[in-house]
Amino acid sequence: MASIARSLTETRPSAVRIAGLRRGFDGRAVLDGIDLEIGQGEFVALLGRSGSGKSTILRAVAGLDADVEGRIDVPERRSVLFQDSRLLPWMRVLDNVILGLAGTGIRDKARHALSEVGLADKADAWPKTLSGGEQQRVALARSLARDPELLLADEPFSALDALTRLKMHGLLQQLRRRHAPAVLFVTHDVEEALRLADRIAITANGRISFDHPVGNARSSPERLDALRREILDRLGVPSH
Ligand SMILES: Nc1ncnc2c1ncn2[C@@H]1O[C@H](COP(=O)(O)OP(=O)(O)OP(=O)(O)O)[C@@H](O)[C@H]1O
Repeated sequence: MASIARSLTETRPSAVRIAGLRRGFDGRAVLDGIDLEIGQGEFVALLGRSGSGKSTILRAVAGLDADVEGRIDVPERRSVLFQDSRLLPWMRVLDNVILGLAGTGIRDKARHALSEVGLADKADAWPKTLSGGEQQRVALARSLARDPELLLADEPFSALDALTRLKMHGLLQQLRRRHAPAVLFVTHDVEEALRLADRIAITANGRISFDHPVGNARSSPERLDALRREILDRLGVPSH
């Protein structure tokens, strides 16, 4: 199975190459040799039991953890989306999106990004006047305004209600078609991973224990169900 996943990434140039990634805390190895490649424009969902090191991988790839060993090749233009929007409450929505942008025309870029997430009319609003879903849409706009080659997301929709989450999935897929960043998306939600990802990887015992493409499975309910069962089984969740 790993070879199928590998051949898929080989068809496009890599955006991310992680090799032999190691990280320990208090003498305990949390990451014990993570190898993972993500092709340009490819969406990889990272699943795994709680505490298996998903966020640690994401933080390392984002460049937020200096104490990792191993090799990480990533593009310079990358954005990170967290579970909470991390908007600055003392800045209006537009200024939050502008934050971190550089160069000319940043106001226009930020306004455009807000219109892409359907929030052009909220540019002058304060973050606290927005719903949770709207705040996450602003965070998405802020991420995409930088036109990242890599989008890193750590359970970005898990705090939203089911309907809003579904809407966010639609929006993300739409924006993905337009911006085509590579995506590394940490989630607990198997259905979310099956819906959004090109590939699903699972972390266990400090390694990637499973790495499988989703694309073909989505065209057949039986194959999708088989993949769902295999993933749930690997996560230790009874599937029926
Ligand atoms: N700064 C830290 N100091 C000490 N231990 C840490 C630190 N960060 C993470 N860990 C430990 O590393 C392990 C992996 O944590 P991580 O947050 O990467 O897991 P996760 O798979 O993202 O979990 P979850 O699904 O619950 O969010 C956990 O046992 C955690 O306690």
